Amino acid sequence: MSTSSWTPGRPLRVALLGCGVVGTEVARLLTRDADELAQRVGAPLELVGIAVRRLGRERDLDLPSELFTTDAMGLVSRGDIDVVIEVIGGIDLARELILAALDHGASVVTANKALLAEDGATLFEAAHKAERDLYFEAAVAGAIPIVRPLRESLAGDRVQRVLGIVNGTTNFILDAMTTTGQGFSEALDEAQRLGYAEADPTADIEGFDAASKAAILAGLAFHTRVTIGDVHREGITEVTAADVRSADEMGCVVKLLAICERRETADGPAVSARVHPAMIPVTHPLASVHGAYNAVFVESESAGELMFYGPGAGGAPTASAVLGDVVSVARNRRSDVFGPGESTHAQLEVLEMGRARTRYHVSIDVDDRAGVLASVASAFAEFGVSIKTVRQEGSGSDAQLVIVTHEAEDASLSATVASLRGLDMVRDVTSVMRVEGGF
Ligand SMILES: NC(=O)C1=CN([C@@H]2O[C@H](COP(=O)(O)OP(=O)(O)OC[C@H]3O[C@@H](n4cnc5c(N)ncnc54)[C@H](OP(=O)(O)O)[C@@H]3O)[C@@H](O)[C@H]2O)C=CC1
Ligand SMILES: N[C@@H](CC=O)C(=O)O
Repeated sequence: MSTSSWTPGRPLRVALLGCGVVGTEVARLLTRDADELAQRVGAPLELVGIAVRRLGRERDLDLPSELFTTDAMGLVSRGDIDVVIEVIGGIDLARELILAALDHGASVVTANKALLAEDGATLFEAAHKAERDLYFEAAVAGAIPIVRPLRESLAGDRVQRVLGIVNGTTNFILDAMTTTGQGFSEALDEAQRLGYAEADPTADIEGFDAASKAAILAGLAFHTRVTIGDVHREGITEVTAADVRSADEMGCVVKLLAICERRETADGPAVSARVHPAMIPVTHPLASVHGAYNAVFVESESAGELMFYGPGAGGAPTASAVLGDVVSVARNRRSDVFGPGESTHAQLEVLEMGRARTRYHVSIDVDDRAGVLASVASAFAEFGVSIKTVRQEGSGSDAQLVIVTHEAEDASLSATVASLRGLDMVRDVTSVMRVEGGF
């Protein structure tokens, strides 16, 4: 096997894997801004190959056809590539290609959150062994610099909590439902047309994409390994127009949140990561994140509260983050150094969802009879869930109790809901939504 070693005087050779929504913009910027990038890096970047699935596909790029190949493995294994950019997506092929690239001496830039969240450890270990970079700013929140701030700028602080809107597609849909009353499918179609959604939008609307990002954020924030399997995940497909209205009545909006927390437990520090729809007050900075925009709110011990905001999806914004990484790793290649690797000094316990603590908004259809409030209240009390406010809406067969709790453990709330469902005065628990961000 031959491995690439850069020598002064020659360009840095770049291979691009994937030329879809993101790859097209990366190729465009690499060629359009070649001179500026060369000045920033201190050496020209030469795009030597682009791996795609279909050679015949029409592409909005003015590049020689000889650059394109369907042999991605052949491209990364040439042995003379300095930087490989992986924007193919998916798990197995992307992992094989990244490992081969590192093995052949290239540094790697990837936007592949699904792979990093599933098996980042294998990639980081390979990069460490190869003494090459693995950079992935685009994998979380598109154009927003959040990986580098957590990985480097805040590495001397103790991050306590990361609260993020990290999926543009779902924010676009929830925002449309809230502000224009648009239907779910109509908003999803538009998000797909604009290039925000994943190839299979299930990853977006069922929360898998946000869960991958939550795993990456938690790993970076708390310097421990967190995989997608550790993240509690709920998507937005169950969010109804009634939930959006209830939130509005409470002065809140519904957002799909990724929440990563560090907690002190009796056994020492532990972490948790979860993704679910939640109500947040309109006064919270995350409530004003509209459309496909993302934002990540970080609470840390010394720095206090920080918010990172910007476009979280789409070709050009994501390509901006990719190119930033390309410049960094290319500079490192020139200087024959490599940047920060994985920072996991200890494996902290990852708490299960039942131990997460938050507040809840619970809507209960009840029979409007004497004693109903007392019965419902005692179900909450039985599991130690304290009620903050209760409101009755409607009457007779349309009666509904809307309860907001104080902070409680998720397991206690689940037990309360099961108990409520067993009461003869309760016709149904129609909605349970977590309430985050101060209220
Ligand atoms: N879209 C976005 O807003 C964002 C995407 N990402 C991540 O970036 C990555 C790419 O996403 P996106 O650009 O949207 O995806 P696309 O589906 O638009 O593009 C995928 C590209 O990979 C190529 N490809 C697929 N399979 C192969 C294969 N077997 N061999 C060679 N090439 C192959 C496709 O080729 P062909 O063109 O011939 O079909 C296509 O060019 C994913 O990991 C995604 O999660 C991250 C942040 C934002
Ligand atoms: N599908 C994702 C793209 C970026 O990661 C999103 O909608 O945020």
